[in-house]
Amino acid sequence: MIISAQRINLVWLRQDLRLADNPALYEACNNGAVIPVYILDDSNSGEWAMGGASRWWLHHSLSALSASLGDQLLVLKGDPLTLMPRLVKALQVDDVYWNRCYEPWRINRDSQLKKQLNDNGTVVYSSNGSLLWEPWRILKDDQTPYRVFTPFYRRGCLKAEPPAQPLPAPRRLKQSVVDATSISGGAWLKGRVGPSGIDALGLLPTIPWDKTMAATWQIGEKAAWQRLQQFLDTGLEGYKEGRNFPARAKVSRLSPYLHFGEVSPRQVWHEAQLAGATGGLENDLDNFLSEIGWREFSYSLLYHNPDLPRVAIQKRFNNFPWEQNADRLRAWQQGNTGMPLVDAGMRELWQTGYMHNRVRMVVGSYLVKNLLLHWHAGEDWFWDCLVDADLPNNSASWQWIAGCGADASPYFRVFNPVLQSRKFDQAGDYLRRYVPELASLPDKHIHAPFEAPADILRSAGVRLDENYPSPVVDLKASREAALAAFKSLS
Ligand SMILES: Cc1cc2nc3c(=O)[nH]c(=O)nc-3n(C[C@H](O)[C@H](O)[C@H](O)COP(=O)(O)OP(=O)(O)OC[C@H]3O[C@@H](n4cnc5c(N)ncnc54)[C@H](O)[C@@H]3O)c2cc1C
Repeated sequence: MIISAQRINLVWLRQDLRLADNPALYEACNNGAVIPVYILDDSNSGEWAMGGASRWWLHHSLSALSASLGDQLLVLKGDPLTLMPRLVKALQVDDVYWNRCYEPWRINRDSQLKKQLNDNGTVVYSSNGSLLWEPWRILKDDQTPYRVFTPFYRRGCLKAEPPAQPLPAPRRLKQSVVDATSISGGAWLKGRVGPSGIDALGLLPTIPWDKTMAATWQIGEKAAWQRLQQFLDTGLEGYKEGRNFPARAKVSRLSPYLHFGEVSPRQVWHEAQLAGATGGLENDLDNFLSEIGWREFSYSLLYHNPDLPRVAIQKRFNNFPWEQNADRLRAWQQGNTGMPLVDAGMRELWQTGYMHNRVRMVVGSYLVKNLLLHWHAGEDWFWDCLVDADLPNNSASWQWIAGCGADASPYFRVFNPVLQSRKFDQAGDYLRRYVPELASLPDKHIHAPFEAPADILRSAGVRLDENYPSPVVDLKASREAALAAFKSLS
C-alpha cells in the first residue's frame, strides 16, 4: 500500500541484479516507495544484443531477483527511451534511480534518456554499482587514459581512493517495494510482473541445449555469494599458480555473477581482503585482486575507445590479411580441430557456457595465429556462447590475444597448444573430461594423438579422421605463415 505522501521511485535494474551493495536500490528505498523494473533492450544494442548463453543466464538471474523482491519485479521488453517515460507518467513516478552501465551503446542511450526525463521534470539519480573506480577517474598525470595494465593498476587504481565498503541490502525493502499494477495507471502492466513477465521475454532456448549448463551453474545473488565464499575458503590459497591449470578448482568462476551484477566488485574486493588477511596468502591475494584490476582495465579501455569491439587499437592490424575459411571456423567452433587442448576448451564452452582463462588464451591464439581467422569471428562466437560474455572484457581480451590491442600479447607470441597442454594439464584430466574419445590414451600421447604410434592409438580406440580428427593445420607451418603475414604489415 502506498502512502500518498510517499515519493514513488522507479529503480531501473540492468547489470546489478542483486539487493546487497546496490546503491540505486538502497537510495531509492531510503527515499520512498520503490518500483523495480528490468527492461530487455534489443532496440539499442545493435550488434551487441545479448547472445544465447547470456539470455539463458538472464532468465534464471531475473527469476532469483524477482523472488527476492516478493515477485514484484516489473519485467518489460522494448526500447527504454519509450518505455521509461511511459512508466514515469503512468505510475506517477517522482524520481528514477539506476546504477551506471559502461558499454558505449548503453552510455548513449542512458544519456539521451536522462536528458529526456530531466526535461520533463524527473530527476535521475545514477550511481556506480559495477566498478571499483570510475574509468574517468583513473588517468595518467597528463590526464590521458592509461594504455598499459601495470601502471594503470599499480599507479592509477591502487594509489586512488580505496573502493568503498559495500552497502547492505535495503533494510526496509519489503515495505518499500510496491506492485506497479496496483497503482492507478498501472493496469497495462498486468502479466508483466514477476515470473509471467520473465517468461514473456522468451529468453530460454527452444531446443534444450542448456541441460549441461543448467547442471553446471547455480544462478542468482545467493549462489554468487556462496561461490565467492567457497572460492575464498578453498581456492584463494594457491591461486597464483593454480589459476593456470584448467583441471584444478583454483579459479573463482565469478565472471558471470560479476557481469550480471549478482555480486559487486566491491563485495569481492573486500571479502577477498578479509580472507587474505590470514598470513601467507599475500601473493595469492595480490594476484587475485589484480585480476579484478584487469576487469577495471578492460572497462577503462572500452570507455576511452568506444570502437574497441571492432577496431584494432594498433591501427596497422586493420589491414591484416585474414583468411576466410568457413570449414576451419566450424572445426574451431565445434571443437574438432584435431588439437586436443583447443577442442577441449571449445567443448567446455559449448557445454558449460564457460572456459578456463588459460584455455581461452590458447584457443584464441590458435584461431588468430594458426587458422589465420579474424579475431572478430572468435569474439562473436564467445559472445554467443559465454555465460560471462561481457563487452569490455571480451573485446579487450580478443584484442590482447590477437596482438592488436593496448598492452597486448605481442603478435609473434604464438601459444603452442601441445606444449601448453603438456605444461598445464600434464595428466590430461581436462582433456579426458571434454574429449572423451581420447580418454584411453596414455598421458604421454594424449596431448598430441597425431604424433602417437599406430599401436598406441589402436589400443586406446582412437582412429584418426574417424572418431577424432587429424589436425586441420600443421602447427609449425601455420605459425610461420602467421608471422610472415604479420611482417607484411610493417
Ligand atoms: C579471448 C578471451 C575472451 C574473454 N572474454 C571474456 C568475457 O567475455 N567476459 C569475462 O568476464 N572475461 C573474459 N575473459 C577474461 C577471463 O578469461 C575471464 O574473466 C575468466 O576466465 C573468468 O573466470 P574466473 O571468474 O574464474 O576468473 P578468476 O581468475 O577467478 O578472476 C576473477 C575475476 O577477475 C576478472 N578477470 C580475470 N581475468 C581477467 C582478464 N584477463 N580480463 C578481464 N577480467 C578478468 C573476471 O571478472 C573474473 O571473474 C576473456 C579472456 C580471453 C583470453
